[in-house]
Amino acid sequence: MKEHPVRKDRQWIKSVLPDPAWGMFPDNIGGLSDDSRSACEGDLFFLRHGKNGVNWAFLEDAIKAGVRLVVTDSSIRSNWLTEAIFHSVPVVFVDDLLNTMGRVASSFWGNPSEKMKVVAVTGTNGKTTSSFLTRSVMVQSGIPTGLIGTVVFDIGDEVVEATQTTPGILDLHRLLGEAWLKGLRGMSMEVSSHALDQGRVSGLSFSVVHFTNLTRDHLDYHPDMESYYQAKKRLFSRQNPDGSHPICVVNGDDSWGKRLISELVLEKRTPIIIGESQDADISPKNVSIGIDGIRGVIRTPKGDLHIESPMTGHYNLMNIMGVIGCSIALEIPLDLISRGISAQHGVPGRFEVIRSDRNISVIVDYAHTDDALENLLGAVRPLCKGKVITVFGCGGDRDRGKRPRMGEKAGRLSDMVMLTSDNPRTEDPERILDEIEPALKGTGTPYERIADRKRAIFRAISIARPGDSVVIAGKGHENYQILGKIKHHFDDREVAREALGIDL
Ligand SMILES: CC(=O)N[C@H]1[C@@H](OP(=O)(O)OP(=O)(O)OC[C@H]2O[C@@H](n3ccc(=O)[nH]c3=O)[C@H](O)[C@@H]2O)O[C@H](CO)[C@@H](O)[C@@H]1O[C@H](C)C(=O)N[C@@H](C)C(=O)N[C@H](CCC(=O)O)C(=O)O
Ligand SMILES: Nc1ncnc2c1ncn2[C@@H]1O[C@H](COP(=O)(O)OP(=O)(O)OP(=O)(O)O)[C@@H](O)[C@H]1O
Repeated sequence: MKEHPVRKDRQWIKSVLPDPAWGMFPDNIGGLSDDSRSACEGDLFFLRHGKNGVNWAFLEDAIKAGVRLVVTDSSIRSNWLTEAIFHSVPVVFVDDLLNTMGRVASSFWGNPSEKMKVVAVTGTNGKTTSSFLTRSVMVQSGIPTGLIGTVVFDIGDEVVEATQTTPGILDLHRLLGEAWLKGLRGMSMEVSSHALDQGRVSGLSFSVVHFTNLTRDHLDYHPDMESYYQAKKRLFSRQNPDGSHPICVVNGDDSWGKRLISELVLEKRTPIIIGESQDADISPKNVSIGIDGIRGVIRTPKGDLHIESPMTGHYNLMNIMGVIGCSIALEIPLDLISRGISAQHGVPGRFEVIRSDRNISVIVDYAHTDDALENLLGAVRPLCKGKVITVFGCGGDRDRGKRPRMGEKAGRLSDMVMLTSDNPRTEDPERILDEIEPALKGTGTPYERIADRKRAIFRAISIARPGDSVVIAGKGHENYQILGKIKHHFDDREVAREALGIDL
């Protein structure tokens, strides 16, 4: 049985759940699970609907694994109950399973998010960057803070590669619970639209929520931009379990951000607005963006704030201003905010420069939306003395609508393009390139089409001349490429070093 530091006896179970429809509460619960593959003896098992309904075999497997209590949705009543009775496992029915899961999981771990400062960021781009920066500021201000997002789940002495941007509801509560037990008092986390749509943050309490921007992405999952926006909006309209609302920080320069602000104001909420305009609560006063980073003065409601960051590009200025908003919401003094921003030297796979003695800049970046690609190439152009050579592709089994858009942006903003594969997944790599190519061709920019990503990177670096920049976009920190259903080891940074002749 899984060890749990907090005793979860019958009294506790009775306090969080209605009586079982059949059987009696067990004496104690060892852990929580909602997946038969990881269910353990002594667990409380949540039986959930999947996209194909309820799979009774999962329940059977969970019972075989020794789960002690089953909690499920009232709508799931069927002859499987006989199965549970046969195996003598008590069953509890609830009307809102996700809400119950959130409450039970939070309570199981001692309601960590209610005791910690939890800052959540959402938006199409900038979540990872903002979450790293926010953590840095929180740490500088003396709050030991963890990180949950696309790159890593970092809870003190335990840093694991992220499996998802926002983990499943039970993992999320567990990570917070373990973080609290390890002495962390803050968490900086990314919340994806998938997570919001699927209620993965149910039961969590947030101190501050931050909206970066919304541009086209994930329309393989959300039917349209309106649904995508509504999913994101949930983070701002939801209440914490105690009925309070988190403080909202919103990018007022983004058109969807503007809409969010007006809807929040109608709900009598007062978001902290960031943006270029002096009407924003947080705006640049005198800022320069150069090859060596961003420095200058930001206007804030608490006075002028000096910033000096090694990160570059206008979009990172927007990320920094959002993080300043979150930090002010947490009442962190300006000098510590400034220190935290300077201390964050970069984020893995985000504008990561591969240095060599070849006098060409190789930049690896996670940009995989047309907006991110446009911002990235816009940031590289003024820093580059020579030509901009862009290597990029688009993921398979994902939003196909962004393919021509990325092709057009790459062509229009580069001097040369290597059209290649991203993560083709189960799609034919050549068919993906077919869907990108016409828009790229339409820009008139020279390009080569090389589906093999390693060959494409080698080719781009081989044609680069001193002063040129090679931008390798799309995979950033990822150390794999998904071909079919298999993940193969692949790291743009390693391949670039190999092509540059740098010892690995
Ligand atoms: C499309 C999608 O988001 N699917 C999520 C969804 O899956 P689903 O509805 O199909 O559920 P299911 O797999 O049928 O399972 C239903 C229930 O049966 C359980 N189960 C399932 C299999 C089994 O053998 N035994 C078993 O008990 C499952 O644990 C679950 O409780 O619910 C599952 C349980 O929470 C998630 O793991 C799963 O995320 C998948 C794996 C995923 O990674 N989705 C991606 C698209 C995603 O969420 N991405 C965003 C980031 C996007 C970005 O910004 O790039 C993220 O936050 O990572
Ligand atoms: N505020 C921003 N606006 C537009 N583009 C941005 C912004 N911040 C970062 N980017 C670009 O988007 C890429 C991804 O950035 P980041 O990882 O911070 O975003 P993300 O929201 O976490 O992305 P994902 O959801 O795909 O993990 C960066 O590599 C950069 O090219």
